[in-house]
This record gives sequence, C-alpha cells and structure tokens, in this order.
Amino acid sequence: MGPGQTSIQVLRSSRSSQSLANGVNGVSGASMLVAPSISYAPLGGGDAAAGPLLRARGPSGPSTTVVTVKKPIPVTSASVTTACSVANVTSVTSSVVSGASGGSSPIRRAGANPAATLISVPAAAGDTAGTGARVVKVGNVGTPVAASKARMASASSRLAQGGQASAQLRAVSLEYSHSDLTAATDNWSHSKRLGSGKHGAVYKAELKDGSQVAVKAIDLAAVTRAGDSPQDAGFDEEVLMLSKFRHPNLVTLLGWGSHGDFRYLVYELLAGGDLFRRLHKSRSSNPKPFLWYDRVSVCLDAASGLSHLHNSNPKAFHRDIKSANILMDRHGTAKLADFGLSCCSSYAGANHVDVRFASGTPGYRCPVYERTGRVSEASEAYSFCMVMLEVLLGLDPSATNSKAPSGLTYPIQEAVSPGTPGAEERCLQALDQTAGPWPLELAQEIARLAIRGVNATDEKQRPSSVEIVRTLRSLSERFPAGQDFTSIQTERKPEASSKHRATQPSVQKVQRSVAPQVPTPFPLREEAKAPLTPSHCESSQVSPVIYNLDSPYFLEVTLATGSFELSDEQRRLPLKPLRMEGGAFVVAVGRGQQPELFEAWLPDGKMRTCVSRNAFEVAWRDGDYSPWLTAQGSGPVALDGQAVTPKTAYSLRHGAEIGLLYGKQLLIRFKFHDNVKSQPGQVVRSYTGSLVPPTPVMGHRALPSSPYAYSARGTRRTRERSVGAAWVESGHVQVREAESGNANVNAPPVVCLEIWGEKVPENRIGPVSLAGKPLLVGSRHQPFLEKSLTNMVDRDHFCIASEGGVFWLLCLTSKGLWRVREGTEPQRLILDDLASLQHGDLIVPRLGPEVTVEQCCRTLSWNFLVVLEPS
Ligand SMILES: Nc1ncnc2c1ncn2[C@@H]1O[C@H](COP(=O)(O)OP(=O)(O)OP(=O)(O)O)[C@@H](O)[C@H]1O
Repeated sequence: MGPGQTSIQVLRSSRSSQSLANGVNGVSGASMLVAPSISYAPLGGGDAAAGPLLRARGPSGPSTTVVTVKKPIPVTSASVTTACSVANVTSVTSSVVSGASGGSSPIRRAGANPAATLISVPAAAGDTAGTGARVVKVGNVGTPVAASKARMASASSRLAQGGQASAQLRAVSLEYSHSDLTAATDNWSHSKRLGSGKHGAVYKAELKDGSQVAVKAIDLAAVTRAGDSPQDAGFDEEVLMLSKFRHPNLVTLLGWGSHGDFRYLVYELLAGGDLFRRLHKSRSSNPKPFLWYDRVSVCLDAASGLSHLHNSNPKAFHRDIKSANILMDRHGTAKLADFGLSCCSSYAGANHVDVRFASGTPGYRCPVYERTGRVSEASEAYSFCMVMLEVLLGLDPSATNSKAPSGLTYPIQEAVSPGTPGAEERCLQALDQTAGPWPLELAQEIARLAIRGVNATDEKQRPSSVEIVRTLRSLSERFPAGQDFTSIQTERKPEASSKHRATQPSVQKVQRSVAPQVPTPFPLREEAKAPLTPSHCESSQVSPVIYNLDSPYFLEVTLATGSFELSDEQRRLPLKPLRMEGGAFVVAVGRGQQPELFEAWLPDGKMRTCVSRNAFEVAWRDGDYSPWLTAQGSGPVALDGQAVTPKTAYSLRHGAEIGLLYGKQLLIRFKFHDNVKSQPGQVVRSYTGSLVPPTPVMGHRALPSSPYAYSARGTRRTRERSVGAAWVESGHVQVREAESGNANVNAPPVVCLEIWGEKVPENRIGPVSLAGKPLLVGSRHQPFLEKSLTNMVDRDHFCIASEGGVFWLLCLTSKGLWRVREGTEPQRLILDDLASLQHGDLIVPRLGPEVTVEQCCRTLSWNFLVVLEPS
C-alpha cells in the first residue's frame, strides 16, 4: 500500500477470513463486497500469500481500487489483536481519518496483527475532501444465508481440523486435551451440568491440578443440524477475544479444546450463578434475598467490564449484553461472559461495526442496532441500561407469551414506557421490593440513567459506559451496605405486578419503608408443603409449637470476606443459649465467642480483629417466638442492610440478614434461620425444660425502617405486660390496658392486609392504625368481602391487635384459620385462639375439614403487612 492510501482492516479470525475467501471465490463473490458507492468484482486468485484481488469501481466509473484480502498468517501470542465474526460484519466506520493515524498506522498494525485480514482502499475512494472524515463501506461480507451455510460449515470444519485456526488459538491460549476434559467432567456427566445455552452445555469440572473450572462444550455438528452456521457458535471469537481482554469483570478463559466436531471453552468457575437467575430466585416461592446494594454492586462490576471493552483501542463490543450473561463468582463479584458474538472495531477511532444480522436478545437489543445492524457503544448502553431496569424493577425485558402476536411481551416497556413523560416516576413506583428498602436518591439516579439509556431513537441521549461506571460507583460509595437510609414511598401499580410477577404481592403505600423481603403468596418451606390432615392439630387447644431442642435458631454464613472454602459445619452457627438473662435465653456471637469459626470466616487476622469479641447477641424468651438482636460491640452491625444502634434490641425474623462491618466494608453476612418446628398435639414450649409463662417480648426497640419499627421514634417504657386472651370480650374485641400500664408508643402501629386468591379480585384492607383499637375483619366490617367471598368469610372472621410490641391474631370464626409463616409449619387456629403475627405472615381461612392449607391458601389469603405510619 502506497503513501496517501487509507486503509480499513476487518480484523478477524482465520476461520472468518477463510469464509470471506470462500465467498470471494465463490459464485456470489461479486455480491460479497458490494456497497452503495463501490462495487467489487473478482480479479482472480491472486497469489497465495496475498490472497485474491478484487477490483473496486468507484461511483464515478473510471477510478479503480484494488482491495487485497490477505490470507491469514500464523500468529504469535502477542500478535492477536482481536476477533470478529466477519461473516457477519459488513462495515467499519471511523469518524477520524485513519490514513494519518500516526504511530498506529493501520498497515503497521496489520503487520503486527497477522490474524487480521487487511483490506486497503485508496483514500480517493472514500475520502471526503481530504477532511479525513470518511465512511468506508466494505459491503456485505458473505452470501445469502442459505446458500452460504454449507460453504461456511465446510470452511469451519476444515479449519477446525487442526488447521490454521488451531495454530492461531494455540498461540494465544492454552489447549486442553479432550481426554483431560473428559476426565475433568466425569465423562461429561449430566450431574456436572451447570446449564446450557443455544450452542452447548456448560459443565463444572475439576482439572488435574485440582482447580475447579467451567467447560462449555459446543457441538458444531449440532449447530449445523439446527440450521446455524458453525461460525454462529462464536468459538474462535470467544477464544481470541477473551485471550486479549483481561479484566477483573470479564470472565477469564483458561483455555480451549477441540475434538472432532466438538469445541471446548475452559473458563474460571463462576459459582454465584447468573444475574437473570439470581433475580428470579429472589422472587421465587423459596426466595433467596438479593438486596439493593448487592444489585448495585453487580451492575457496577458488569459496567466496569463493559467499559473496559468500549474503551480499548480499537473498541470491542460484546453484542449480547443481558442479565443471563452476567455471572457472579462466589464472593458476588460480577463478570461479563459469553463472548461468542463479540467483535472489535478495526482501529483507533472506529466507533462502530456494522453487522449483517443484528443478533442479541429481544428486549435487550437496541432498536437502532436492530434496524441498521450498527453496533456501537450506544447500542450496548441500551442493552446495559435495560439490565439496570431489570435489576431495579425485578421484571424481565422480554417474556414469552403465546397469546402475544409476536409470541413475546415486554414487561419493562409495559410497566415503565421509557420513552414517555413520567417514566422515572413509574419506575420508582414499580421498584422490586424484594430488594429491600431502596434508598430514594439511589433508585432515582439509577432510574434516570437507565431511562436515558433505553431511549429508542436518540442514541446521543444515552450515557457512555464510563458515565455508567462513574455513576454507579459514586452511588455505591454514597450508599454503602449497612447504612440506614430513608427509603421510598412506593405504590406499585397492581397491573404491573400481577401480570409479570404473579408470585409477588403488590406493595402497599408506605411512609417510611417496606419489608426487606416481601414474602411470596405461599411461603412454605418444602417440607411444610405436604398437605396436613385435618386431624393434625385437632386435639391441640393450645399453640402446637415445639422448639427444636437442639437450637431454635441458627445463623447461616452467606458472605465471609477472604474465605474460599467453608464446610457445612462452618457455614452454620446453631444458636445454643449459654445463659439466661432477665428470663430470656441469650446467645453471644463474636470473635471471642466462636474463635475457630471466625478464623475460618475471616482468615486474615487483621480483618478478624475488626470484629468485636462480642459483636451481637440474639435472645428470646421461652415460649415466645419473637427473637431479637442486640449489637454489643463497637464494630457496626447491620440488620437487613441497615445499621443498628448498639445496645438496642431489634426484632429478628426468619431470613433476616445480619452483617458485621468494618467501616463501610461488609466482612461477614449471616442469614437468620428460625428452627421452630410445629408438631401436632405437643405442648412442649421449653428450650431447657423449664417452663416460663409465655410473655410477649417487650423492652426492645425495633429497627426504625423495619416492618416492626412502629415504636422506633418513641421513648418507650420497657416493661413487660401480660396479654393472653384477655382482650376479647363477648365477641367484641378490645385492647385492654394491662395492669402494668400502657406502653408509651409515639408512632402508632399501622398495618395493612392484602387480599389474594385465585378467584378473588386483588384488594386490600388498610393501611389502618392499630392505636387503641384492633382491626376487625369480616363481612360486616368490609362489605366488599361479602360480595366477593360469600361463604368463605364470616361476619366477624378474625381480628388483629397490637399489644406489648407484638402483633396478635385472634380467630373469631368457628371455621378456623391458618397462620402461615415462612420457615415454620402452618399454625392452625380455632375459635378464640391467639397467635402472634409478623410482617409477611399469611392469614388463611379454613375452607373445610378436607381442604389442605395449601388449597385454602391458593383460594384466599390475607397477607399481613406492617406499615409504619398512617398514610
Ligand atoms: N464460567 C462459568 N461458571 C459457571 N457457570 C457458567 C459459566 N459459564 C456459563 N455458565 C452457566 O452455564 C449456562 C449456559 O451458559 P451459556 O453461555 O452457554 O448460555 P447462555 O448465555 O445462558 O445462553 P445463550 O448462549 O444461548 O445466549 C448459564 O446458565 C450460565 O449460568
């Protein structure tokens, strides 16, 4: 190439160059490099080293251009710059003159990058008035899909059989033998499967050196049988791309393998699963919490990986950004994965790549990219911002629906309508409440950024990936885990939640906050799901609660900084009380209490000393199942992501998360488990055998923004008082002042009941204040119940009162009720029976002796929710 020439490179794998060469020499070679302004015709084979020559005619006719397609040259490890699925790449555009790109001349770069195919075009062919601004369209690479499939397949298999592709891959990445990978995966055992994608399954494997990895097996023959080209599997692209780009937030490729039609990719094992499943799990019937600060952290990680690609030189594009391609390691660090579609722009300044087929996933795919086939930072920002909305709202960008004309619906679009005024507010109203109480400012900023990013038409509006990283980083610094932030007033639109989040209750209007984890309509544990026979609790006139005598509660370690392997014993800390204090069992947790466990959890001694010797205590009273937590040490302790005040008691519920922090850093996180088992007919209420009269817990202040926090701002006298059934009077219920005096509750309890059921219209009672009077539920109190729930609800069905810091449910119907609480077996109540209530409990009517609690629950239930103040 002589001086004055400008060049473009289409950088690609040798397999792709072979496809191109095939196309050039093939029947449709003339159509392969056709562009509006330049047409190409084959000149002949060219020489072996230089590849075929093409003649290009400029629009004005006489001037001709020679385009040289160089054949791939074997590479050295340092030389592979990039890869791109060339069969799918049609043009590369630069906004900057490339011919005078100084030190990084495309020629030199091409020379230094033998994997690349160089296509050179004289400047005259496309330069506009010497300004340097130039769009050079290389044209459609490839032939019509069907006609080219066989050719591509054969090209691929030729290359795959140990040809240049293998040499190229070998030069940049470790090759694993088929026998080693077979042994590592226990002969591709089904039990080792981590999941599967469009082009193959992923297996968990243990290499000879003992390290655990993930191996993706791609069957090219199956890919071809399925009507795709082997190129579509993106094997070479993935090896080349991941060998070049190393970043803490991009999945690490350890190597690759090849055997017959099979190709293998060996990755680091990312044991934390993918973001898509993680979000779904957080709203499943057996939910695993995924709190807002963890979500922000995952977004920040993934954005950092993406920004690394976009800010490399030349730019790289992932082309399939979606939550399923964001994987997490065991510590929760997120990484971008699945580079099968990725590609690179050709050289410094090139800011997009045109592709023949706008691949990617519906719902995440930028509409401009879909229309034009132009992948750019802006099109990737669209996909990433869609992921952020998914994380904020807990809704899928697309969902299959056989009734929809296209077979797909777009829940996020439907809930938020990002392109229309008021999108931010709609977004804030539809926040996923299973993520805990989102800090308002944080949610607002993410929503604003994400809505800008999913602007369907104006790509300039969209944030750059660096802006996304910086915004998320600033937010995660301003809103660290474990701090108490005033959260959001939310009112979810029932349509949005009911349509796409069938298992989620809608969220009531709250003044301060909502529960960190909204329970599912039927939050029973697996073992509790077995239908109960009517005789189960028949004989029991008293609450049939028995404590597991080993320990009623235990802590599960869900995060331990610096700890790589924890045995089952090290993950579980049974809370066995060692002392009694003021009539309560007390268990202390801290570095000085469980030294060996803390050593396993925090192997770094310096870090360990950041934990107090007695960090917190969990306590409960015999016969009462309302445990509480008190921070004792100087180190910060968080409950459900919010800092607690030392020496102050906070209610604990099953599933609550307890964090030990150093400054803003979360060192250990526990999940609190309630072991209390219900056993028919047994009246054992004692942990140690010493029976203590059941008294509600008093004297502890609840977490200000927790569902139990109604007394948070009050100056309460801390004295015990008796309750029992004393507040019932001749069918009429009154809260009676106990002899010991009334608690001075400044902020009165406010609750709300959401009504769910298969044939029941969504409805709600409340929010109502329980200050001084109970909430009565029955057809004479809520006439709408009579209309919709005839025969199921009595005139006086049940009532709820707050007393002594505890919510109580009193059964007023002779038909009976169930109280269903996550993690415990359903408790059956008969007329005049009393049971404590917690935020999230379900109150389920008994619909007949033969009807199981599960069936009753599906038919009708009241979800008890605590709201702090009257709205
Ligand atoms: N490095 C890894 N560590 C652990 N699990 C992994 C790893 N890579 C992939 N997986 C899991 O394997 C499954 C399949 O991954 P794969 O990339 O093949 O498909 P996908 O991205 O889900 O779908 P598609 O490729 O069709 O878009 C995913 O569920 C993913 O969670």
